[in-house]
Amino acid sequence: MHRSRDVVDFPAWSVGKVRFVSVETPDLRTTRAVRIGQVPLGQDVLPVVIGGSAAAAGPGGSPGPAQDIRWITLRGHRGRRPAGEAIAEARAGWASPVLVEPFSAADLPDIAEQADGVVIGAAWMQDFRLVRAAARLGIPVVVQRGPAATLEEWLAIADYCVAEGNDQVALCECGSRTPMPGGGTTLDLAMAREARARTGRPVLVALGRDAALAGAAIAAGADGLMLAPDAGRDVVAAAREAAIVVGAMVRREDPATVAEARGVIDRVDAALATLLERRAELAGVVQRLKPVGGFAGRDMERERSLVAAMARRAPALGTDRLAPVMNAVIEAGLHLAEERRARPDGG
Ligand SMILES: C=C(O[C@@H]1C=C(C(=O)O)C=C[C@H]1O)C(=O)O
Repeated sequence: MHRSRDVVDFPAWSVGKVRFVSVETPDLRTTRAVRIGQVPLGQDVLPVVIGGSAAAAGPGGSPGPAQDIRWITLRGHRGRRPAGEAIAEARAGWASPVLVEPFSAADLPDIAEQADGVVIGAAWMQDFRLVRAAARLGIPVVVQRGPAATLEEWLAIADYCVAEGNDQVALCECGSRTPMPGGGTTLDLAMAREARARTGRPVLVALGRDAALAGAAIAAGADGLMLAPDAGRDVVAAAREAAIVVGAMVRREDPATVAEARGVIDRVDAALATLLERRAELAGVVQRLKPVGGFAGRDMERERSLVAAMARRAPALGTDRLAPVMNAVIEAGLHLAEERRARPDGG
């Protein structure tokens, strides 16, 4: 159950009666989580990263910290290469799940035997016979939205799968018809969000070879980011980082075990580290610009007022608990600035 935390009344000591509105997304939980192999989609966990070339994996082809699932498309083979061969190649040295997009129904038996899920490619979305046959495999189905499909048309494809007795359906927004330079797409994040809210199914967002909108997709509530099968290591890493850092800001996770709670804490710490590093840099800029910088130019009134402002967003911690934390943060920044100033190259 959600705890209602998105709107918090200021305690009485606050200035005025302003309301603090959180950026957290209030509807994180999907009701129909789907499992691709061992990897859950749409549960109260970190959004998954799907795709990227084998080169983006860790040593020995193991899933590095970056990818959770690989996927391949058989579309380019146009039925000339046996599906089983292509899937076996994708699986070689890869322990994690593999999703496969068929070129045609002829690929389906091999997919059923060797893959962890089947992708209905955007271009094939309204091939109802392929959709039905894919759903009948009994493995999870990822339904990509066709570039001109409306929300209703897209969701109808999920219903076709259910009608074939397969409820393990995830949706994937792939963008509309205008391609973007660099391989990105004109993503309809509003549609992705609505699809998720309406169906309770996990929704992935396809980014191609450009992770620029990864954070936006996560903020819109995506359960996973789907990259081009050949997306490089940097794109995979950028998608993973957005999932962690933006996810920590906007996802209201509700962990049930020590391991889950520690996982969420690790992601919040990743976001904190990113912000602390940026803060230290900015504090360093102020030291260089002030007439008297460093510890000698310390401004306790400014420090008190920034702690008070922070306490409005951290009412449970409050001023008294935040003050020593921020004192340590500020002093770390001042030490760094003084150390850099002392170096012959000025840092
Ligand atoms: C950055 C400044 O210098 C010092 C460091 C501060 C900080 O890290 O926020 C705040 C006040 C000063 O003691 C500043 O004056 O704004």
